[in-house]
Amino acid sequence: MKTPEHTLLPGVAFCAWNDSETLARDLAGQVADRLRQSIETRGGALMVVSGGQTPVDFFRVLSGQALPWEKVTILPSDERWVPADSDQRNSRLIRRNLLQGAAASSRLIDLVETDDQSPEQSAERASDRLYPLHWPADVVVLGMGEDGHTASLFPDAPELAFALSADAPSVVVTTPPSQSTVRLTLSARVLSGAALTALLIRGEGKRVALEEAVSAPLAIGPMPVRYFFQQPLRVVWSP
Ligand SMILES: O=C1O[C@H](COP(=O)(O)O)[C@@H](O)[C@H](O)[C@H]1O
Repeated sequence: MKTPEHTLLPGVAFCAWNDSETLARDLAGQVADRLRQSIETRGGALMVVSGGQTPVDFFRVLSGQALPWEKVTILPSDERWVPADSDQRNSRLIRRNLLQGAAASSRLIDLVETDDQSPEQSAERASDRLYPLHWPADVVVLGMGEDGHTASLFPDAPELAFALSADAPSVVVTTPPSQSTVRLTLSARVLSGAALTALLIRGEGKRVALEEAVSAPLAIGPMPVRYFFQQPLRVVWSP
């Protein structure tokens, strides 16, 4: 560990690691413990994980954890509206890095299905698939961009206020002008309240962005990640 864990804001803990591998081992251990507890108490576990490049080491370590993976349901926090075989698909990254070995027996629910005709149809159908799941999720592992977006809750998305509202469906289409593709995102409502919520970030740029986010935690719009500072959150960082 590089720094002892300390509190950034009430309920928001921060821990910096020397390297991504050590961070991944620690976080994977905590996540696996939480999933195990849920499986023991209610027979299954629900985990939401971010896409992007940051969680790859974490996914590989987590996939090696001894768990009854067939009882674990996994959801991407968000998705890009791109063809199923595109490298930009978060679900593809999760399949390739997390659903490996024993973890291949877990169930991954895609936000986009091949016969969906539009992002809006994907969001509606995915919301229906998510409805019968056991909410809140047991574990949510979020990522963050240097602009303060998390999942596909982008500062410039016209749909941001709706996606953050209590009335939002489980899955919302977002169209941030800053991005090259239309996005689908779990709404803040369904990303909230997990027994363990972690924010996994790497690199100096994201550390600076985190400092900025923490400096004005109530102004959510300019940095949507701030929404998750209102609940217990464990922020983990490595270079
Ligand atoms: O667009 C996205 O960005 C964030 C961060 O991605 P990273 O590649 O910088 O780790 C990610 O958490 C989100 O799921 C993804 O769709």
